[in-house]
Amino acid sequence: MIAGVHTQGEDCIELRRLFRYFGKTKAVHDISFSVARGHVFGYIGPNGAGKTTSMRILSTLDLPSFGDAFVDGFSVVNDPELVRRRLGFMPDSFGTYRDVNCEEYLDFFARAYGLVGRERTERLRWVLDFTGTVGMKDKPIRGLSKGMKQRLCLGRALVHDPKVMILDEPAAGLDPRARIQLRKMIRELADRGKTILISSHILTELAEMCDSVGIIEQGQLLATGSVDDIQRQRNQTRELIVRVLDRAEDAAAALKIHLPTRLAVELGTTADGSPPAEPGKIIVDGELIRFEFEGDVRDQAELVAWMVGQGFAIAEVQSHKKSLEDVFLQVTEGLVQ
Ligand SMILES: Nc1ncnc2c1ncn2[C@@H]1O[C@H](COP(=O)(O)OP(=O)(O)OP(=O)(O)O)[C@@H](O)[C@H]1O
Repeated sequence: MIAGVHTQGEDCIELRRLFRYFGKTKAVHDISFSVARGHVFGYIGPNGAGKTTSMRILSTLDLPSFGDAFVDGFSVVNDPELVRRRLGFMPDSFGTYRDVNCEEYLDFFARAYGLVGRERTERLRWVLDFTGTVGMKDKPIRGLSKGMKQRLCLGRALVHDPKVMILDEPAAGLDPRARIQLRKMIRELADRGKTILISSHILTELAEMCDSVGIIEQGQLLATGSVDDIQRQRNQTRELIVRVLDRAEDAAAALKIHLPTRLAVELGTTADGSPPAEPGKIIVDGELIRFEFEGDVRDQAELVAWMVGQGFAIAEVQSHKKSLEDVFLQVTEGLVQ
């Protein structure tokens, strides 16, 4: 066993009762969570929530006031050197390397990590290829677009083939195409076994690429788990939209009696373009019946079978889960900044 290794389990990132105070500011206040090997964890919070502070501690650029964090089992407090070798950090700002070209930039970091000879050449070639920057390698950094700079910055974090990657707002300022490309690269890195912690304000972006998320506000972790877990923890419902070929009002009235605990208590009717169903309402909109439903997929199947048994001709059923954005708004609601 290697001296200093704290955990041998499947968790590759662990924050354990982490605190960081700046004077009276509680930037990070008693945060604990872990990220399993090969998973992507989304760290979500508004401005000033404490994301960058936690990421800087994980990356050994700052120390906690109390508590500890572990990367691949090594403590950021006791074994920062060992942590650095296993970790690639992509900061939220690029830094001042305007006059070097892309290849020189990556080469500088490869040398800083002690890569030599053929290993360095091959690694640089792989990074340029993976990040799609081969065609840019001779270009000075000052001439690069924001998207290309972000790719290069990701390349820099990858140059020593780290097990863990910490990406601070990598999608900020990117156009939609560049965001999609970045998302693909991050998923591919996770599929290759890298453990990734990524922060963002772009919540819907994270929903698609993350295995789990943590929602942080005012230095405190308010919720953690998969988006589905958090929805369940918050006892959230889904919206069901049922299209019936006729007698929509009758179907809604029957539903109201059949499922009193699972859905609405009040019947409402809206015109076209109406907002989503509010909790506690069944909305009839032409052929569509919309309502919030607390059951799981089996309950949903039973409900559809029951409606068919009642003689209603169901043409279509859609189930809409709450988006990560909805979850975020619900979880952070009520905390004064
Ligand atoms: N070096 C510092 N000195 C004093 N206060 C700091 C320092 N670094 C961060 N803070 C404060 O700690 C709190 C958390 O900041 P942090 O940068 O971690 O938030 P964040 O979630 O990354 O925000 P953003 O999304 O805006 O980057 C803020 O109130 C910030 O002003």
